[in-house]
Amino acid sequence: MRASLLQVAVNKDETVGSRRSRVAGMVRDQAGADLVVLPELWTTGAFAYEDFADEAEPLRGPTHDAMAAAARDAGVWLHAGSVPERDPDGTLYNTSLVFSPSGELAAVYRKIHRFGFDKGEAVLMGAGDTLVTVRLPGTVLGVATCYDLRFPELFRGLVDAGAETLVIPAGWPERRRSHWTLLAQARAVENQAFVLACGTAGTHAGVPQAGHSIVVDPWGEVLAEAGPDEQVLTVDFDPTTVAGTRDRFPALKDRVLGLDRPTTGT
Ligand SMILES: NC(=O)CCC(=O)C(=O)O
Repeated sequence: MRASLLQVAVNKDETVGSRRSRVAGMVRDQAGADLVVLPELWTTGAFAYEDFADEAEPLRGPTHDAMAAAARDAGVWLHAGSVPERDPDGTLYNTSLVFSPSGELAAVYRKIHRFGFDKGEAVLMGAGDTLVTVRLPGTVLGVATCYDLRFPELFRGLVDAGAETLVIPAGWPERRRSHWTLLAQARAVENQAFVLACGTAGTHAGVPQAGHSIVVDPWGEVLAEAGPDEQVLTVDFDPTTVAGTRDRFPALKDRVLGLDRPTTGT
């Protein structure tokens, strides 16, 4: 399986409309890949909180339409990263869209763990509450978004639902790049799954982005890693090695579920 991660630069000097057209062209250039992955909130920038409300779109808004057409033209599965979505009830969500090679919307994932603690995304957006997997020919994707990477229980849920390839669009900042790499490898090793983690480049809202999109195999080995700038990271991987790894080193079968709370010492 060939995957291309498009590590898009998100800078303030480019309008959302221009970036949308440019990224659609980048997706079209990936004809021949099986799967193309975009980052989190690449229209606005994940930290451009002040733009979320103005740039929010309905689910089937301009980014949906542009990415559906690009996926169809390229004939690829497209994880189009996420957009600020405005639900008909007015609530904003950080919503990922996955398209089939015919341009059909195959899956929608609203980010469950919102970043910012008591500000930013955490207060401006609603939280999703549903795990999402997507069956592709040859593998099952489990999808998560950026800050979700810090919550291993979410990924265990995806594995329990059949996920073999974990796809994580992000807008991860440079100052926590070491966490990004470490957590991507940890999620791959503990879940014996491929991890495809696609970040942004550039600087928006004064936050330099880490770039360094990364693909990790089920043994935790880094198959490919981008640099800091805009880049297309293309990797060939064999999803059947997930089953082989899980058979040869069956740690997932040794899980002990439903542990009691710890007792306190006397
Ligand atoms: N957009 C995000 O979710 C940022 C996450 C982040 O910066 C971190 O977990 O650190």
